[in-house]
Amino acid sequence: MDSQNLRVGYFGNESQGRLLHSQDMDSQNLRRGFCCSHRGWTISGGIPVSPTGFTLGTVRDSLERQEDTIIFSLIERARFPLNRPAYVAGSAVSSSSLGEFVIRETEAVYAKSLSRRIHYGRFVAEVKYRDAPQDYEPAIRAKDRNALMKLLTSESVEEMVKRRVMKKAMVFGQNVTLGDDKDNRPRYKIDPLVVSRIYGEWVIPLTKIVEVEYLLRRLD
Ligand SMILES: O=C(O)C(=O)C[C@]1(C(=O)O)C=C[C@@H](O)C=C1
Repeated sequence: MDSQNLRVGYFGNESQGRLLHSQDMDSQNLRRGFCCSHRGWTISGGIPVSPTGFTLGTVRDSLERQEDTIIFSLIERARFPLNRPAYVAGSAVSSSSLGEFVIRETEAVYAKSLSRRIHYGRFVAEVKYRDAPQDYEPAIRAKDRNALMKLLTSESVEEMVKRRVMKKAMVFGQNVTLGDDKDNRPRYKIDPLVVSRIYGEWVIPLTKIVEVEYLLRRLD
């Protein structure tokens, strides 16, 4: 998965949904991304300007809060795990314009929370750059993607995020019973491990690619 080849289908189904593509991440879009208006951030000369007091901690807090929306969206989406007929043009499910509209709009809502989280990498990258420009500038000038990737990666934070989203999926997605089931094993609306893997294999890597692509243009 490199920046030339960013194709993400919707998770857990077989639709050809296009959540994000490298073309979406050209310099224009990186600078004008829809999340630029996020909570007091403004854009000056193409660079996000943070409200005072914005730190790596507060940016991470935002990523943590966004997890709640994403996990609730995934839980909702998991109600229709494949739903293949819905994605076949002209099928009974999707043939009416209302059917198509509902499917498209519903998927867009699920995709938007993920897309927003991934593009939030721009803000994370900006804060990281400002914290240590002396570390980032040589790699930016050398256009060294690998060095940038190494600089911005924190494996311990990634592990923590994966464990946290798994736990949230358990808490938010646990089926509530009255205790008269034969076995008392908790049942989940979405497999918590799948949520953790979605983060580990898609969300975090894509966020990091956004961070790298943003940093590469930081000194333009
Ligand atoms: O928290 C950070 O430092 C980030 O850059 C965000 C994030 C993530 O996507 O969760 C990405 C890269 C790091 O390795 C750790 C976490």
